[in-house]
Parts: sequence; structure tokens; C-alpha cells
Amino acid sequence: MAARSVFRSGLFNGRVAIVTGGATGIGKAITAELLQLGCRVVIASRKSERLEAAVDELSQLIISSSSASITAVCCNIRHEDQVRNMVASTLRQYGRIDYLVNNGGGQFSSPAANMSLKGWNAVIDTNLTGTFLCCREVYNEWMKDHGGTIVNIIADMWRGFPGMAHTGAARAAVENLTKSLAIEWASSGVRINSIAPGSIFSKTAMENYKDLGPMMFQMAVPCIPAKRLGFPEEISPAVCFLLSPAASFISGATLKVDAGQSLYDSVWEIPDHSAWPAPPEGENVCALREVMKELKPKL
Ligand SMILES: CCCCC/C=C/C(=O)SCCNC(=O)CCNC(=O)[C@H](O)C(C)(C)COP(=O)(O)OP(=O)(O)OC[C@H]1O[C@@H](n2cnc3c(N)ncnc32)[C@H](O)[C@@H]1OP(=O)(O)O
Ligand SMILES: NC(=O)C1=CN([C@@H]2O[C@H](COP(=O)(O)OP(=O)(O)OC[C@H]3O[C@@H](n4cnc5c(N)ncnc54)[C@H](OP(=O)(O)O)[C@@H]3O)[C@@H](O)[C@H]2O)C=CC1
Repeated sequence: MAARSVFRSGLFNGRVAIVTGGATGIGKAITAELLQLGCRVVIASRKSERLEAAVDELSQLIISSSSASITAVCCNIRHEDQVRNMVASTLRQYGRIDYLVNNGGGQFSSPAANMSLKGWNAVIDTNLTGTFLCCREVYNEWMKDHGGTIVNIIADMWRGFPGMAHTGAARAAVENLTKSLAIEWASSGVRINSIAPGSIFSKTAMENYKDLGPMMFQMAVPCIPAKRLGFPEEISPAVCFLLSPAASFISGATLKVDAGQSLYDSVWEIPDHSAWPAPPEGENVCALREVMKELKPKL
């Protein structure tokens, strides 16, 4: 992990964060930056070998004078009992939870028509229900009485998410959940916001899509105004900003970190077709037919 935080060192001294999916990709960059800022970080995800490797690697970042520390807990956010255990064990270990970053999640690529119910449910349970369970548990067990800050990682689903309709639906729902909780939990001093990344490259993100992965990331580049992919270290500063006192008046918001990708092009191609319902007959349709007759020979 090469990048250094631009924030003041010690900004998060004495604070405790849970980062789901904190061992890989975007989550690993978030964890690294929080550690550099003095935070005590609990990373949580399903695969213990990934967690152990991240703890080994990221603990090297902690300088001896720092209050930072990193520990791991196995947790599948789809399972309520495991989410309960993640929160309870963090409170046992550190006695507080200041920050929750709901980053753990993902999906597979498939046209909606080919998705099985099991596949649909796996993605909804992970990204929507998992995020809800983590928010609710952290709130009920700590933030309700002590305040805190939550950041939810969502996705660029502003124009739908063709090819990943399940995750588009789940992330749009999380964006709305963010707004509801911002209001319901304001009186506890809880701020909650979302971050919507564009196409962010990491080895683990690419490998999730197996053989399709390299092509998917390559195909995204022309659709990004920056004409390059983003990197996890370009998401983590936005997360740290939203967690920090610099964002003390921001809640219920979504920050797009996508170099303008959501305003621009889509990789999804619609094949030429004549399946669309015909327009109502009338003078404008007739006029267009005449124009097209004149244009065609020139083409
Ligand atoms: C430029 C491209 C970038 C685009 C934007 C990128 C966004 C990103 O989010 S990149 C990050 C990618 N990382 C991940 O997605 C990591 C987490 N993902 C997963 O763990 C899986 O994708 C999951 C969410 C589907 C969960 O998998 P798993 O825990 O193994 O789930 P289950 O065994 O309970 O059920 C799986 C069920 O789902 C269907 N399915 C899974 N993979 C596929 C596939 N490749 N194609 C079709 N269907 C799939 C399937 O129904 C599975 O059930 P079984 O058939 O019984 O196995
Ligand atoms: N990369 C990109 O272009 C984009 C990514 N995102 C989102 O950002 C987040 C991080 O993705 P990224 O770093 O790119 O990819 P990664 O595949 O590296 O990260 C996904 C992380 O989520 C964890 N995770 C997945 N399912 C669960 C679960 N059920 N319970 C607990 N942890 C889980 C994984 O750990 P484990 O397998 O050990 O459980 C892994 O650490 C994800 O939500 C992703 O969908 C959004 C938009 C774009």
C-alpha cells in the first residue's frame, strides 16, 4: 500500500471503525488510510485467509507511536447472527464503535432474464440486507446512545445497471436507506452517507468476474471521461472525508467518485432492431418518412 493520506495524521486517534470487506480492493485502501490516521480498525468478511493476510500486511503500516491497530473478524453480512457477533466482539475488544463502513459486497454479471432466484437473492441479501443488518446492529448496540458515522459504498447505477440489474436494484435501495436512516437517526447524532464509485480496478475485483474480468475493466475505459480506471486509493480519501469532522454538516448525501462516468457513456450496447412499437401515424411521421427517403440515397 503506497499511498499516504492527505489528512492530518492522528485525525482518527482513539476512534474505532468497522470496515466490511476491509481486506481487499477498496476496503483494504480504506483500512490502510484509517490506520495511517490513527484509527483502530476491525475488518470483517467471509474468508479468513484474506483477513489474516490483510492483517499481516496492513499492520506493517502502523508506526510504533501510533494508537492505530487492526484486527479481523469472520463475518458473512448476509447472516444476522454473524453481524451480531461482529458488533459484539468489536465492543468487547474496544468498548466503542465510532465508524461503520459498509463496503463488503458485490455481484456477478448476467442479463436479468438469465438470473436464477438464488442468484438474485444472493446479491440482494449481500448488498441490501447485509448493509441494513450492519447499520441496524451498530446503531442499536452503540450509535443510538453515543452517535457515530456510517458510510455505505454503493455503485454507478444512476441510469440503471444493465448486465447487473440485481446490484443496481440493491444499491439504489441502499441509497434510499441511507436517506431514511439519516433522518431517523439524526437525533442520536448519527451521520450516514453513501459513496458511489465508478469503475475501480483491483486484482480481487477483476478476479470476481473470472475470464470476463480483464475485458470488463478494459471496455469501461472509453466510457470514463478521465480515460482511465479509478483505483481504490482514490475512493478511500472520500470515505475518510465523510467520516471526518470536515463533513460534520453532511448527512443523507451520496458522493459520486467516478470522474464523471455516470454523466457520460455506457458499455451496454443495444443491438439494431425493429422490435419497438410503431409511432402513432400522423403528419410528423409522414414528414419523417419523406426526409428519410431523401437521405437514404445519399448514405
Ligand atoms: C468495469 C467493471 C466494473 C463494474 C462495476 C464493478 C462493481 C464491483 O462491485 S467490482 C467488485 C466485485 N467483487 C465482488 O463481487 C465480490 C463479492 N461477490 C460475490 O461473493 C459473489 O459475486 C456473490 C455476490 C454472487 C455471492 O456469491 P456466493 O457467496 O458464492 O453466493 P451463493 O453461493 O450463496 O449463491 C450464488 C448463486 O448466485 C448465482 N451466481 C453466482 N455467480 C454467478 C455467475 N457468475 N453467473 C451466474 N450466476 C451466478 C448462482 O445462482 C449461485 O447459485 P449456484 O448456482 O447454486 O452456485
Ligand atoms: N470495483 C468497482 O469498480 C466497484 C466496486 N463497488 C463496490 O465496492 C465494494 C468493494 O469492492 P472492491 O473492493 O472493488 O471488490 P473486492 O471484490 O475486492 O471486494 C469485495 C469485498 O466484499 C467482501 N464481501 C463480499 N461478500 C461479503 C459478505 N457476504 N459478507 C462479508 N463480506 C463480503 C469480500 O470479502 P470475502 O470474499 O472475504 O467475503 C471482499 O473483501 C463492493 O461493495 C463493490 O461491489 C462499487 C462500484 C464499483
